[in-house]
Amino acid sequence: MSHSALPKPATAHRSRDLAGDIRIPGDKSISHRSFMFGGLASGETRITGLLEGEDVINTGRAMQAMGANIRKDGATWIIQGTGNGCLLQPEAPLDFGNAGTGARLTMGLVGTYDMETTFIGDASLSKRPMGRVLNPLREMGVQVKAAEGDRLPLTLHGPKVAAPVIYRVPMASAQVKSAVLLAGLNTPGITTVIEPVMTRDHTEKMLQGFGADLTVETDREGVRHIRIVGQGELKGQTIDVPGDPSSTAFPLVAALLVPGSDVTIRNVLMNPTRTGLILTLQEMGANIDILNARLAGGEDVADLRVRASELKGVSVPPERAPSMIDEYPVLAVAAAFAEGDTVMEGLDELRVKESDRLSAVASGLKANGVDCTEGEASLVVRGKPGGLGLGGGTVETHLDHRIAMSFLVMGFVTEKPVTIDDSAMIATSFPEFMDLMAGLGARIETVEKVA
Ligand SMILES: O=C(O)C1=C[C@@H](OP(=O)(O)O)[C@@H](O)[C@H](O)C1
Ligand SMILES: C=C(OP(=O)(O)O)C(=O)O
Repeated sequence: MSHSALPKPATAHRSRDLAGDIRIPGDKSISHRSFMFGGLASGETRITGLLEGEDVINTGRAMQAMGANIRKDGATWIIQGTGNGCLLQPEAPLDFGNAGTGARLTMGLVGTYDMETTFIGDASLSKRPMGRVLNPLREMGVQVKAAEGDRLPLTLHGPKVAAPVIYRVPMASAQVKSAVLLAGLNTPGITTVIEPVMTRDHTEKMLQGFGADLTVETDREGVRHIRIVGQGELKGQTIDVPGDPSSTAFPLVAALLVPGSDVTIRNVLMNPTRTGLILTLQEMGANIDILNARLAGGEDVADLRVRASELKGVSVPPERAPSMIDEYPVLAVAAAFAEGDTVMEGLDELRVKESDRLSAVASGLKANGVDCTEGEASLVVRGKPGGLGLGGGTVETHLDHRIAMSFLVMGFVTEKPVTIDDSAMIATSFPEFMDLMAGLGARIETVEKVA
């Protein structure tokens, strides 16, 4: 679904004593993959805890358009998949709305099929680079008809028989890694992805769970070699999606910053490829207790008790970026209230997200009186504990849900309120955000614009 609704501005006000015990909706990365792999596997897949955000729902619609049967019974999503290699040509363009993950992974999934598939998305997705996925697909024999600069809208047509490749991922991107592995599912022989910098490993783990012949070997330099044998059978699975650590970041940072807060967040995915923010906040002095750490469905999961804390600035090592890539906007907000400077480096990938997040964050901070410096791939934030004098600005969100939520969190702490120009995109990843934050005691108001 591409977003055509009118913008919905929102204003966050200084709040006190956030308190409560909450459960975060399902992880977005795992939810996309649950719909994709369930839709492709033979037999039945049952999913609980799925994130019902717009991004994931669009992936479900795409899988339906290619032959998967998807329905919901109570809280359980039930999928009858097509069987590996048996996706059908969709009758209409597949609309991925705002979702890079949905679009790029599906390009891998269907690109090698001898059929035409057209991909479209909203204004944000249509600006994002797709060449990073199209280039390896071209090597496998896929024909691409794309708008200027390998952007959406684009159409893929696979060869009669795709050629396996050995592909070294040139940037730290789980989406690129995943697209090539998924293309390998419909390719005879062994497709190899070489991953010099480890990124989230949900595709590898989940494909193994669905029965794919996939192996991972880490060489002496720490480089991962992921091999998948194509054209094997995938079998339907039962999946319980854990809570999203990227969504958790918003109530977590809010609880750290709003004086007197004490919030418990349940069932959070603690896969080490996703926990860079928690580590960084702990280094800044955050009071986060990791409780009831356990394994659920092959993933590390825990409950987090978060109490208001006085933070100090730190240097975040660039090699940590992949494990907290979507959390930099809200980390920058935390840094705005820390004692001293916080230095963030290795942020090149932030420029190609739903917005240019590096510039959107720096502009939003400056609009609210925070002293910061934006480099080509870095950000330095000079914090002001207590937030006195800060706020009062309006932030341009550029169709980016994480910019929207990050600056609402900021407004719970600043002396003057913070307004965002549009809160509509929050529904792509965290539809419950407003109600959940209000339930903790945060003060937000939204304004519906009338046409
Ligand atoms: O594979 C995934 O599910 C994702 C990978 C990351 O993107 P990149 O692969 O572009 O880093 C991340 O930013 C995105 O939110 C989800
Ligand atoms: C980058 C993100 O998602 P995507 O790439 O799927 O649009 C995100 O959710 O922050």
